[in-house]
Amino acid sequence: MRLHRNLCFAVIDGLTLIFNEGNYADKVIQQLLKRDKRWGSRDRAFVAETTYDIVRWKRLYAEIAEVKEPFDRDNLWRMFAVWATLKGIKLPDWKYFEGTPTRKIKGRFDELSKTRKFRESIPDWIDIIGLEELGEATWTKEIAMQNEQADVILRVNTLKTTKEKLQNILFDLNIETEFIKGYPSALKLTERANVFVTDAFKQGFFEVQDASSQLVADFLDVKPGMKVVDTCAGAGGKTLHIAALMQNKGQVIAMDIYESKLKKLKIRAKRNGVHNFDLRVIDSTKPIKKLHGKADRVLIDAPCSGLGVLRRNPDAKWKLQPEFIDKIRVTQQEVLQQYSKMVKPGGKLVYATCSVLPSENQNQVHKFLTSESGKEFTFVKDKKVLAHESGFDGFYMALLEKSTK
Ligand SMILES: C[S@@+](CC[C@H](N)C(=O)[O-])C[C@H]1O[C@@H](n2cnc3c(N)ncnc32)[C@H](O)[C@@H]1O
Repeated sequence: MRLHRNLCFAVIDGLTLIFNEGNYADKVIQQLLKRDKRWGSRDRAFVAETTYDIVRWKRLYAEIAEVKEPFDRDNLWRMFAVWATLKGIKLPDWKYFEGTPTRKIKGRFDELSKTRKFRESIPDWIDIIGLEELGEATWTKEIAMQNEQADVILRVNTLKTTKEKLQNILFDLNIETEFIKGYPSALKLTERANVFVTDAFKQGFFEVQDASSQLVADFLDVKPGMKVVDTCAGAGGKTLHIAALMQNKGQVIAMDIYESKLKKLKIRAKRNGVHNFDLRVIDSTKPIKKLHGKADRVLIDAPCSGLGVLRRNPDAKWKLQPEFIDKIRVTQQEVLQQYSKMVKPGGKLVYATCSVLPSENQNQVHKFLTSESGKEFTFVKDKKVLAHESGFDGFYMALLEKSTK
């Protein structure tokens, strides 16, 4: 591979914004990709993937390059040189790479790779929490997988098309996909491609949604005609799936504390041809109380650490703080306690997270079930999805049923 100066500059600019200004990697990359209209798909892929790679391996590369935060541009070029060297890319004779100690880089890499927190490039506290909660063997495999690049998975919108038809449409655009056994609405891209520019996307034939995330709506066991409340709907990834499973019949009430997210949901619902939904901002306890005992199904896709989806959000490793996880565990129990009240007798509740930590998952469900408001519920089943076992995002989902009295 030959390095192109303007693309490498874009990467360094992006890293400055992500590491030093605290900007979100996905937003920064979106902006970077708009920089030069002449860039082809390979150029764009280089900028996006290299930036993500260096974000993902920040701690390891900084250790190897012997640089410390806040990084100046020279530091970032040194980290870039580490990335290129470890990838086996020949460094051009630019001034930024003068005196790069290629052999030393490889030696430091081998040495640091003996220690998990350096090898997997994670803060000490994440390594400690993962070890405590999952145990040595599982954590070692899981965090390694969380550092792999995630596949692009589509969820076919069955309100508008079928998996087979969409596969053919994409094939004609040179986008090859395959079915995934056990995931009825999923298509996996065999090679990364920008699917958002296709007409098929604009017409709402699919959404990009990881395979594990697609399991949640199925778990909720919805039927056409039901009243379903999606309590932490965000921009509606799962709301849209639920609506499709309900064949647009019945009602899905999508709630969130942020109106801005629900506005995005509205746009996506229009594209998806979803009509059976209502949006409610949770700005007091009122919208919840109004629905007490009314819903056939309630989904709590709870806010969480996101420690199951680091493949997609590698900068979360650096943004996340232990205090945030402590806080979010409290919120998780609160939403379980409060939102479960919306389930009607005989109805069902799913609690889900995109975390792999038992303290955010089964422990929360156990705590709820042994509390006063949990007494009316029985545990039906749960699913602990680890990325290294499934090949997809880390997720948790539990199905509970409310007694008929
Ligand atoms: C895991 S995300 C939801 C993702 C979304 N369900 C999807 O499938 O795209 C969790 C959501 O919970 C929302 N949230 C945080 N605290 C909340 C609360 N107390 N009540 C309701 N929603 C909350 C966040 O704004 C965020 O959108």
